[in-house]
Amino acid sequence: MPTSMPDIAHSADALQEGKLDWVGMGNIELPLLLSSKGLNDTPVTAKADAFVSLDREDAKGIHMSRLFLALDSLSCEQTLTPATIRSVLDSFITSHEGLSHSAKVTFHFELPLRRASLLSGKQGWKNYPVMITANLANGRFNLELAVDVTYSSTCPCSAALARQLIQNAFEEKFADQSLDHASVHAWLGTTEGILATPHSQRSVTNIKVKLDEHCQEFDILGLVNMVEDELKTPVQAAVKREDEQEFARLNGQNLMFCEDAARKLKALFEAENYPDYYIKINHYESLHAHDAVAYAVKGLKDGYRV
Ligand SMILES: Nc1nc2c(ncn2[C@@H]2O[C@H](COP(=O)(O)OP(=O)(O)OP(=O)(O)O)[C@@H](O)[C@H]2O)c(=O)[nH]1
Repeated sequence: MPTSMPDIAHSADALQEGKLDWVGMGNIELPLLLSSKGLNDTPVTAKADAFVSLDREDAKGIHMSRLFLALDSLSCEQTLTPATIRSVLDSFITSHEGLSHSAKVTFHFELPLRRASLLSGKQGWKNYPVMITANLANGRFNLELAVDVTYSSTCPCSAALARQLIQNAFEEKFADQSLDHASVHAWLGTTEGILATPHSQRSVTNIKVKLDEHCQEFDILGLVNMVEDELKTPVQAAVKREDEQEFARLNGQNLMFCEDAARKLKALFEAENYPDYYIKINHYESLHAHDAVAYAVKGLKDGYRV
């Protein structure tokens, strides 16, 4: 007569009694089919973190396989949408009847998006790090979308200092001469003329937006487009020389301290009326060995903190 297997999580007493905020698994490998506005359903390779609260003080443990198998069904049978995430969290809680009142899940993945070049009409892929976090507690569903957008920032102070050097060089070159249009024009096209350029650097904004709890559809493309249109100088995918020249113009016409970038996005997100938002600006300075950093949040009492 086969004996039944011991079920420690079910039968054993807790070594030490007490509630736990979250118990579960981290870094679960999970292929998903993402559904997001403006995109074909996109296969992504995600890492998932899955948790329930342990509210019964004398319970030995949760049932991890139940969380794992609920995520496996999401991966194999459904697309990733706000509704399917909510139903996964529902199943986390119902599969832990009497043990858990709350559940949360996080999906981290890279989303490949087709990006158009500035002028040449070419296209190329760019990957965007995305994190979707959801939790369900006492019937309240919270959903958050986080994305990183990489761009170029050119320093306004450095640009002013470079312009001064160019003016000084002009004085030196053409002092006490009648100005000949052609020779000035030629001089401006030389490194002797434009003898200084401002420093610019690759920069990343980490963005988190709280989505409405009745949100039906992710719009990751819309969020990325809105941020890149506002910053004007996202790093490029396909670049021909005409694109590179336009990129140089955009950098020259959109000089940005980290404060400027943060204020631009704060104003944008205020206008978009997100329930809450978090912005971190990282300028990985080419002038310094350290970064220039700025933060902005909506400032709600129970909202994002910096
Ligand atoms: N709760 C908990 N389980 C763990 C941990 N480490 C490993 N496990 C194992 O997770 C496995 C899955 O637990 P359960 O989901 O309860 O597995 P099960 O009893 O076969 O499934 P059910 O019949 O649905 O309860 C068990 O074999 C546990 O030993 C841990 O730190 N905490």
